[in-house]
Amino acid sequence: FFSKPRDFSLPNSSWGPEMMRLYEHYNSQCEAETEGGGKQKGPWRRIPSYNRSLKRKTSFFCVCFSGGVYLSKLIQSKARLFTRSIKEAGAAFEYVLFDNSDAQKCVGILQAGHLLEGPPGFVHGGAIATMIDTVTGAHAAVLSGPVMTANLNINYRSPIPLGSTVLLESSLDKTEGRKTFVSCQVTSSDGATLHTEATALFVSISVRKILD
Ligand SMILES: CCCCCCCCCCCCCC(=O)SCCNC(=O)CCNC(=O)[C@H](O)C(C)(C)COP(=O)(O)OP(=O)(O)OC[C@H]1O[C@@H](n2cnc3c(N)ncnc32)[C@H](O)[C@@H]1OP(=O)(O)O
Repeated sequence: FFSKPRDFSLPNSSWGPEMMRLYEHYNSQCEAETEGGGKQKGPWRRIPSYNRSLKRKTSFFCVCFSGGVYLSKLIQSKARLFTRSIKEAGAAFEYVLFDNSDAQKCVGILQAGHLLEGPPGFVHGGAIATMIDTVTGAHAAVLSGPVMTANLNINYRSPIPLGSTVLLESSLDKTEGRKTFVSCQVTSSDGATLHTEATALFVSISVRKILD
């Protein structure tokens, strides 16, 4: 009945050498060695990623919606996280997010698959926007709890070749009451090419209000 959900942020056979190199770079900083040779938390934390959020939040929703009608409707729905809904490994969004709470930064490593084509040979602007929303949204959620994207401003500077691996770096600009402002840069994996720049505003929300 209860199979373990798949964590999509772990490497799979479609990940190329650049994706693996960047993954290892951040993943190796999720644990640090103590002076005594033991292990302790490092500066970065990998954020796990599942294709269904409600299934994993059953107990929370049970508490919120004790009536049960809404709960069963949601559980039986076929809802899937958009970026994790294409089954073929490597075909669309292959990505992993890491968060650094001290530096108030979050990075996403994306390998853009063949189904994300926009202009011939390059990644679709909407797919890039999706990934910016995903990285900055996860960052804002880590910083501020449940949030919705209120504003997303994007400047596309140079196209992203299909199949390439890029780095998305999100930084906190400021928080003001319910508002969390972040900026994001998308660069080539060696940092030499700036592909995209964005700013985003996330507004804290009550989850109950949204589902009602
Ligand atoms: C560990 C965590 C892991 C997480 C993994 C997750 C991965 C996946 C991540 C995927 C992530 C995907 C995420 C997605 O895709 S979220 C989906 C896309 N977003 C939406 O559909 C949101 C639609 N909009 C709304 O629902 C409401 O408008 C919201 C909730 C945003 C605010 O309505 P609400 O009634 O609650 O608040 P308010 O209107 O009193 O406004 C409050 C304040 O905000 C200011 N304001 C509002 N709008 C704007 C604006 N456009 N520009 C500038 N400012 C704006 C406003 O002036 C006010 O400021 P102040 O007067 O107080 O100073």
